[in-house]
Amino acid sequence: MNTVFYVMGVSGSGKSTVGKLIAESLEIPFFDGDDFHPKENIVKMSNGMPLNDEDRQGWLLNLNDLAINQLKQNSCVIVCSALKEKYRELLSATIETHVKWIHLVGSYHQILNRMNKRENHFMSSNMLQSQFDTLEAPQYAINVDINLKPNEIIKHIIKHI
Ligand SMILES: Nc1ncnc2c1ncn2[C@@H]1O[C@H](COP(=O)(O)OP(=O)(O)O)[C@@H](O)[C@H]1O
Ligand SMILES: O=C(O)[C@H](O)[C@@H](O)[C@H](O)[C@H](O)COP(=O)(O)O
Repeated sequence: MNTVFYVMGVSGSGKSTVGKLIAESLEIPFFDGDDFHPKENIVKMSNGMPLNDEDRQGWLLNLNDLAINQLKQNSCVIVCSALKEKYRELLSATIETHVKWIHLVGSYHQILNRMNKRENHFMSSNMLQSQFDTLEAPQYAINVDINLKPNEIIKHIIKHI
């Protein structure tokens, strides 16, 4: 059965890094949700302002469309923060049985440290607290400890999907 693997978590938790490796390992397409934000969202985040529900709505609907279209052909990996339950409902609308959630879990300090080392990224670490404040941990997900090395994370995920 074709599956959409949504790799979720707060900014800087390792979604892009891990998502690409899962896609490589399963030999399926990879999509970075950040590439689908409208320009206004990127400008807003670049100016240090967190997105609200309204800002995220159209973006989440577009990712849901992407997932639906991809599923017609293949499985795929889509990276998206997917912080709230209602966002995950939008992302999985009409394809619920084809969706698997992979949640990258780490502490504020660990992620802050990684974000401060990351260069050339529009998302400043000042917004990390709002990402944690917004996060509603999913009930059904493969939870991954981001303290593991990327190759260990992939092994854990492959074992559990
Ligand atoms: N498991 C890991 N161990 C060590 N560093 C990591 C790990 N996963 C990601 N990183 C690093 O942490 C930073 C944030 O990762 P990134 O994939 O950009 O996160 P996100 O896409 O969630 O914002 C990057 O500099 C990345 O190289
Ligand atoms: O819902 C949100 O608030 C955004 O999606 C936000 O999470 C942002 O797009 C990324 O987190 C920034 O990019 P990184 O996740 O790569 O830091």
